[in-house]
Formats: sequence, C-alpha cells, structure tokens
Amino acid sequence: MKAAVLRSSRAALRPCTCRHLVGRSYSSTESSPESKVAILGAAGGIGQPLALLMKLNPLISSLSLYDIANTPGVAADVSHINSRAQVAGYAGEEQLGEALDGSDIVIIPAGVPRKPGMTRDDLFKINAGIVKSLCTAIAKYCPNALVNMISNPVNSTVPIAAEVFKKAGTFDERKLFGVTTLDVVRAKTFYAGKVKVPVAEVNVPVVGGHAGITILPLFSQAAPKSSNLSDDDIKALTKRTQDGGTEVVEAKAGKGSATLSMAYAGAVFADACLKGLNGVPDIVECSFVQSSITDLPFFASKVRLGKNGVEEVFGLGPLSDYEQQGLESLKPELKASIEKGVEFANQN
Ligand SMILES: NC(=O)c1ccc[n+]([C@@H]2O[C@H](COP(=O)([O-])OP(=O)(O)OC[C@H]3O[C@@H](n4cnc5c(N)ncnc54)[C@H](O)[C@@H]3O)[C@@H](O)[C@H]2O)c1
Ligand SMILES: O=C(O)C[C@H](O)C(=O)O
Repeated sequence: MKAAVLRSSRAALRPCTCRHLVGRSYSSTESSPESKVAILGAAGGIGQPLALLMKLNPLISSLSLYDIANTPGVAADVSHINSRAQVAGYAGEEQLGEALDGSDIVIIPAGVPRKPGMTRDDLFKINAGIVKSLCTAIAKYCPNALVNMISNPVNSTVPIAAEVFKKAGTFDERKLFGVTTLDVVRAKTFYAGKVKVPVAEVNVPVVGGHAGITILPLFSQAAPKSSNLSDDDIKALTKRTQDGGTEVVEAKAGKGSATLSMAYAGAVFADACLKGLNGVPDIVECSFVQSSITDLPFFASKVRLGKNGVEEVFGLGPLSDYEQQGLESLKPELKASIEKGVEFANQN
C-alpha cells in the first residue's frame, strides 16, 4: 500500500502558508517552488525523525519515503501532519524507481549503525553494497538530484557514490555531499557550553572527514572568539567532537548510534540545499565533497550552495599549529578510506 504520489516540477509555483522550524517562513502572499525530496532508509532510526522534520519544511511539496519495509506506516503517520508536503511511502526494490522519480534531493540514511566497540569502517562490508545499489538507481531515475549521503562510513560511501555516478555517466561533483553537519552541530554545542555563550550565536567550521581523527573542528576560527580557552581546553573540545558519535553509541549500549541529533543535522543540511536550489544567496555549510583544497580528492570544508548544488568550495583559512598537525595526521586515514570506496565501486 502506498499514499498518493505527487510528481514534482521545479518550475511550477504554488502558494504556501506553512512555517518551518529551522528556515524562513512564507506568508500567503509568497510562493515557493515545488521540490521533491526522497529519503532512502526512511523507516529507520534516523529516517523516521528526518521524515518528520522534512514534512515541516515549507520548501518541500513532495516527500517520498523509501525503505525495504515498513514505510507505508511511517508515511501514513507523517502524512496526517497539516503542512505542505504530500507524502508517499514506498517499500521494496520494485518501488524504488517510483520513489526516486523526479527527486530534487535524495537523502540516504540507509544501512546498519554501529554497536559499542565498532568503528565506522566496520560498517563498510554491509553499507558499501547498500549505497552502491541505491546510487545505481539514483543514476537511472533522478540523475540530476542532489545526493545527501548519511550512511557510514561517509569517508568511503561518498567515493563509492561518485564512482557509481561516473560509470553511469551522470556524475556532477556539485551534487554529491557527505553529510558532516552533525560534527558542526556537536562542535557548536560543546564550544558554547565551555565558553558560556548562547549556542545560537556560535559557529565552528569542521573540516576533513567523518570518522575519528579525520573530524577536524577548527576552534581557532570559532565565532564568537574566546580568549579564555587554554590549549588543554581546545584539545578536550576537539577530542569530544571527534568522539561524539562514539559517546552516543556507548550511551545507547547496543541500540544503535545517533538518530535524533542526526535527523536534526540532516534536516539542517537538506534545508540549506533546498534554499540554494531556490536561489537564496550566501548559503554556506560544511560538507564532505569532491575537493582540490588539499591533496585528497574528497574533503569536508565550508561550501557555498546554489542552484546547481556546490557553487564554491572554500579553503581552510588560517590554522593553528595544533590544527595543522591534526590536518597532517588525518590525511593517511582519510586517503585510505577514500581509496577503499573507489576500489570497491570498481571491482564489484
Ligand atoms: N553521517 C552521519 O553523521 C551519521 C550520523 C548517524 C548515523 N549515521 C549512519 O546512518 C546509517 C543509518 O543509521 P540508523 O540509526 O538510521 O540505522 P537503522 O538501522 O535504524 O536504520 C537504517 C534503515 O535503513 C534501511 N535499509 C537497509 N538496507 C536498505 C536498502 N537497501 N534500501 C533502503 N533502506 C535500507 C533499514 O531497513 C533501516 O530502516 C548508519 O550507517 C549510521 O552509521 C551517519
Ligand atoms: O558514530 C556513529 O557511528 C554514527 C555517526 O557517524 C555519528 O557521528 O554519530
């Protein structure tokens, strides 16, 4: 069973009166374009709260919820919320094409999460294959969509997606994103708590990748600046940001990894992508993208989002000695994870 499907056309305009949790609001005199967003893995721990948050986003006219099972229930539930997006649930591979058809953004939280004692790379064996088959379908059914990759290990799943798209002849480096927003969310929260400033005023760029030491928060560039932080404070904040995922995995004690904070982070990043697609100026977020700012082919840094996805990849800016050391230390691990993804995509 599935709910009614609404096909999207970005050119069509329709009035909207909903308010959005994290973005701008639209009055009845404004219009927002139609946009279709698909979530793959929508019945999971991240997928369900992410579906809820996406249903509240007034920039979305069509929300497509896909999983291997259980999406009809999630879709029926979310669809009763009185906001703009029309919701459709799709279950099983035979419905994947319809779920993806016409999507402007595809968000991928499909795959297994960590248990205590595991690294993100331990998920590669299962998640690499899942991501590969989902990206093969994206190349076929919505080759122009922006892809927001959440499935771990992000340092490898993004290169896998790139290789799949290259083979299909659909790769556009401006449209593929590893979602590292949760690292930024954590860095902001931990910094605000330490420096004792309102968290809403805080910004901290986080660069590199999304696993352990490859997560490099740049507290030397944090805003507002603090003169009270010692070197030890910065080391502790850096370590807590790098270990944020493990902190949640251990606290959940075998019941998975971050889902609620990740759904929030995924919603923030998707909202930024939607705003960029809609021509809102100066939308800047950190993301793991194809990059030439270091000698690695993929790297997370600040990117400006626009009508075609990435419009500009920003450089790292001035780094402290500690951050410079962190940058050099992360490169071998990040390089190996990228190469592992590329190799997997090309050998299977
Ligand atoms: N990027 C990040 O910052 C970040 C943060 C948290 C979690 N994650 C990752 O996100 C992934 C999902 O985490 P979760 O807690 O939601 O896991 P979960 O097990 O609760 O949910 C995953 C969902 O994916 C579905 N799924 C499996 N194979 C699929 C396929 N072929 N097609 C569609 N759906 C499929 C499952 O049925 C399940 O509903 C994990 O890999 C996790 O490590 C990433
Ligand atoms: O830590 C994990 O395994 C999930 C995710 O990557 C996170 O940072 O919370």
